[in-house]
Amino acid sequence: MNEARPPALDREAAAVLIEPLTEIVIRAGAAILAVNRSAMKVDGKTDGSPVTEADLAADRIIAEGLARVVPEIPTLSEERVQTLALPYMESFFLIDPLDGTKEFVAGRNEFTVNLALVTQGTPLLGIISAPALGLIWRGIVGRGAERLTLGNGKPLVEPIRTRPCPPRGQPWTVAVSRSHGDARTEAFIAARPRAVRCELGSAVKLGRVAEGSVDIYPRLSPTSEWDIAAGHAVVAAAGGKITDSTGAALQFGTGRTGFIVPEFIAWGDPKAMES
Ligand SMILES: Nc1ncnc2c1ncn2[C@@H]1O[C@H](COP(=O)(O)O)[C@@H](OP(=O)(O)O)[C@H]1O
Ligand SMILES: [Mg+2]
Repeated sequence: MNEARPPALDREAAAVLIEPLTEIVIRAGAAILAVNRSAMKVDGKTDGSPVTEADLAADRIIAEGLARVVPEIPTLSEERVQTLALPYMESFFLIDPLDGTKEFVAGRNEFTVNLALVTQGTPLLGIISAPALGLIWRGIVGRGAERLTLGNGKPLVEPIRTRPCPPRGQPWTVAVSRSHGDARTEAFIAARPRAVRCELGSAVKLGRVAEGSVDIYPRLSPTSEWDIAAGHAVVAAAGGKITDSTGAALQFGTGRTGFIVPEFIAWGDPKAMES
């Protein structure tokens, strides 16, 4: 018997979806902002990371929204990993409903809603929303990226591009995690003197690479596929590249143990990989 396989969505299909997907992400962000952080309950997950009612509310809105807009495409969310049947070789949505939960719990504003459309193991479309900053970075690989600034009326939409990396020895700006430091990342930064460090929480770091306000974001310690899939698409759409430390491409949804990404480097300027 032939089982119906979910379709592989291409760039044109992604372009049709980007507005309704952005709307879903904006609604998820509003639900997060509606949670009273000083009164909410914070639970621990099995991996030791926190989860709150805001993570779950955002996850619910995204799941319902995707089921309405694109019911034929499978979804994988940080909060629902147990519902999976890997590998997904066609298209699927990869979601982190609240990335930077530690920042959120600590009362800081650097947390994001991340939504990626992955086709054949590579993120094709990405949306990173930072609701407390009123910013959204989004893009489709091969079609460009943009930053939306949300206000009371229509959002301000600006095209974005990564920037050329300064030559070695000149000051360069490196995004680093506010909450998760590690020795390998520090050694990478120390090997290129005159770094200006920019400490940020969540996938805001990948948004800043994509818009060209930082040069690079090395993370030579583990994260998960849902932490970086949306940013992977936005950075690539804006002219950058994400690789492992050998320069090899990353794969998503192919059944890696626990969806762990052992390391990555987000290069604003892919030419900087050669220096
Ligand atoms: N050892 C580890 N393994 C997997 N993911 C990790 C990790 N340490 C941190 N992370 C992930 O990194 C994200 C936070 O990154 P940052 O420090 O840049 O803000 C967290 O996402 P969540 O907040 O969605 O759980 C967390 O899951
Ligand atoms: Mg995360």
